[in-house]
Amino acid sequence: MTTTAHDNSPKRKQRVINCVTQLPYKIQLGESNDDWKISATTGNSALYSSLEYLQVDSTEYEQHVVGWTGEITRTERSLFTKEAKEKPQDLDDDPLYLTKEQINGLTTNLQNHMKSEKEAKTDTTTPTTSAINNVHPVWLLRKNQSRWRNYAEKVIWPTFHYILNPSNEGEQEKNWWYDYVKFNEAYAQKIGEVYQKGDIIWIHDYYLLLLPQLLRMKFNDESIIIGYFHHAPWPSNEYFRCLPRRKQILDGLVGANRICFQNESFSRHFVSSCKRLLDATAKKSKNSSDNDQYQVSVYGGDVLVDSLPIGVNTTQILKDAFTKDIDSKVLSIKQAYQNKKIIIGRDRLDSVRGVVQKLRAFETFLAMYPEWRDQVVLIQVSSPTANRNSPQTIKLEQQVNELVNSINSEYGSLNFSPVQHYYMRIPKDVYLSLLRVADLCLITSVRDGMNTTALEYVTVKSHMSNFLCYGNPLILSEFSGSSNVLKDAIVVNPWDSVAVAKSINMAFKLDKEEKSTLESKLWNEVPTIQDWTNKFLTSIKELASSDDDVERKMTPALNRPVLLENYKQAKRRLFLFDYDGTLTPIVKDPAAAIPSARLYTILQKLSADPHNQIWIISGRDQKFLNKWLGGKLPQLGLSAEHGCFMKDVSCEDWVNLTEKVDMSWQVRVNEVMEEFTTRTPGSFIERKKVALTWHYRRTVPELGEFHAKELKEKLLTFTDDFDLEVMDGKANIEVRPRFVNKGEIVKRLVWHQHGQPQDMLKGISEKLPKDQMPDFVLCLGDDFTDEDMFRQLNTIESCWKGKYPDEKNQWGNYGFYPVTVGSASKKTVAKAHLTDPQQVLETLGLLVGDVSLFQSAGTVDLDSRGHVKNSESSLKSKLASKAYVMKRSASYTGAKV
Ligand SMILES: O=P(O)(O)OC[C@H]1O[C@H](O[C@H]2O[C@H](CO)[C@@H](O)[C@H](O)[C@H]2O)[C@H](O)[C@@H](O)[C@@H]1O
Ligand SMILES: [Mg+2]
Repeated sequence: MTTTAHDNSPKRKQRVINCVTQLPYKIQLGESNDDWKISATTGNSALYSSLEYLQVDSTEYEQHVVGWTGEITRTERSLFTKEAKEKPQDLDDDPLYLTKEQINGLTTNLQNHMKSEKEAKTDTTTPTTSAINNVHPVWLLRKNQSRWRNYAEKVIWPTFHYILNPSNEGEQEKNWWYDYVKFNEAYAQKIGEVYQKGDIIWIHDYYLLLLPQLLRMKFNDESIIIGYFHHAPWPSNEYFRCLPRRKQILDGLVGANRICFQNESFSRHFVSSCKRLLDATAKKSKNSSDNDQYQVSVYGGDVLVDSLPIGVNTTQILKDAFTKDIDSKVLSIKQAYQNKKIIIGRDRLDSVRGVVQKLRAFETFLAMYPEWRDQVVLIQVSSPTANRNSPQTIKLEQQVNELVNSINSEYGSLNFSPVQHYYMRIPKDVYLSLLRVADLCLITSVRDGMNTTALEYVTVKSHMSNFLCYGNPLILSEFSGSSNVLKDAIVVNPWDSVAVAKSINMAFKLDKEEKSTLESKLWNEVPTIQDWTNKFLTSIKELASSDDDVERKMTPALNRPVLLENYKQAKRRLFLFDYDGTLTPIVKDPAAAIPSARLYTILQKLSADPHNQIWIISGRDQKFLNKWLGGKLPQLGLSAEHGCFMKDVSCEDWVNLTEKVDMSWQVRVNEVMEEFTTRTPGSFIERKKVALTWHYRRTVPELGEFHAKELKEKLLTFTDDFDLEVMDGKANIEVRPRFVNKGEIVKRLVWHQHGQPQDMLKGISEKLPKDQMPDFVLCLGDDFTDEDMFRQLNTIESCWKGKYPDEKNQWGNYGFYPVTVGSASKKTVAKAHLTDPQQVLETLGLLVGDVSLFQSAGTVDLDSRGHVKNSESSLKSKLASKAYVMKRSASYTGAKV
């Protein structure tokens, strides 16, 4: 623990919750589910070394790692049990029913694993501090465990690597998406168990794109700091926008305070996606590393977007690569290829790593430079991907094999094959030996975020090797993220075989001095993992502290599962909907903002339920509301011009609540508005029966805003004479009598016997028994004028607390949901927010059963198998699990069930 100079009491370390797709362990179950094996996984070496650094070496941070367990497999031995022999197990069919005790046991084992690793690495003279209790596995035990990968690997990953799949079957994509949402929900739930105020939450990569927003929904804590790092490439908007769920994905991500990419072009693409798809605006500047950074304003909140290339643990690599054991491995490889130049390549065998391009370039090289034939060997190690059995991978594998055979038969002999292809995962020591022995490393990926092999190669070559391969060159694809970092590598276009072939020839001809110059430049360009980790966390901390003095009140996202449950239980439901910007998106021309077919369907379904009363409370006039809503759905109640007029549910007549008001102000206000209309091209006046609205959405924005301010000031001078209200709307200035407002309508509708006709000219009675009034009120609005509705609901709620203290529902309230439509940071008295009209329709769709809870992310509690807690499927799964456990234990003891 650290202490300050003046204060001897131990200072609390900054806690970091690191959320990764998968814990760095592989879990295998043995003959019984209490017999397990935990081993380290391979892959993701850069990220895992950052976790290790925070775990072992960082004195400043206390790290907690949240991650999925990955697919839990059976050990080979367990597949030969009596049971397994009787009914051979397909791993996909393994139901993985683990009891609570087994899950707890495994969790403790994972904790201990991390602990013993840490103890092994820590200098024993330094006492260890707190108990290590910092691995928090996300359990998603289910048959077909690869289900959790489908959406990320089959939809997101290809798009992010510029691979467009043919549009897939809707039903399948929907199921994959729901699993993806659940995967993110499961993380949000786990973080809920771990999070303490003041923690930094750091989320990694494309499996967790929805998590930032989910966490905002979950924690009603404005100080929560969320950083997201995107390890993969981010494609141009032209590709990104092909994703059917593009908007949900961006909505999910912009819940973070900082979104960081591997390089500037990825962050630029991301910002342009936000601009195009979310109507965001962005201000560009430079960050402390002199990279472009953007302050992206979206839904009224701000997100910092920038880039910081990941690094590798250079110290550890050098330590591991120069051991006696590796010396002897290097020697034997050298002996096997005596007097030959060695090119090495190590890639995952997927379509973007460019193995095919590499082989074609090598073939061209041998064809173009006959003097090198018999003198050069390409050792290519291709590691299988998780999708090894997919048709695309099988096809790629065939293509690679054919190319290897054709090169070897064309340029090889009985005792020498110029391409040595190994389709396998190799252990770390073999990998390091290859890096050391190489005369050249060839990386021809056609797309990647950051190629750590390139960084590791340069690291190994920076050290004086025993075998004179110090500073040997690197050929690097310009499409690899690492080419932005290793600017002094020999950069090539992998699609141009001739150019790559020429570069290979040129690389072999470099003399010692040239190599040494190259090396000294490249070595300085390799980012270290320690630096990357510290820089990311420091800038997140700065972000948190820079906001300290700003008033930051965040409104949580609407908890939709609770809303749904409350809706189902309620008997007297009242819906109070604003129209523009709430049920329909804001558009340039007011006449064009008409209801969508989807909105009609939802309103139709909602109003068909006799327990529901639906009111549209709008600034629009009667004509518009009649034409587009009342005429088609007479069962709706309507209120026009911010409460000036009302039409009861299932009734045709309107009541004018301003009948007795002096309207002479309209002439004066109209005159002033006309003057401003002449001065402001593009502006116009919307003349309603009572209210007058001056619109400036279609003007030059700066001029419109400037004149709107001036107009407002001028109009305010009339307000005392006429008792008017001047309202600042969305690109409009509206004027109406002060005594009517949307809040007054809400008051009348809530203090009313549910389902009975309204007598609109009669006053309000506050003496009604509670069980005659609504027990569920969902009030939605986007604008300043809707705040009157929310305020009124809050007032009624406090009044009911005094009046009916014992008549609260199971959530400890009266079922009131005042919800603003806009960002979490918008100033409002509403209790929750939904981002835009699309989310509004999704939420209403959920209530009428048109939309699944998993259509978009929304803080659902899940059990350890990914079912909604206490749902029918969760209970079924529990029963099946019990029966399975009994059967298994009986089969061990030989008893019959
Ligand atoms: O209370 P609301 O139902 O939200 O109505 C408020 C005003 O909405 C309309 O104007 C706004 O929406 C237009 C269409 O999207 C947009 O072009 C305009 O810039 C916005 O101000 C409507 O024209 C007004 O009469 C309403 O009072
Ligand atoms: Mg509105």
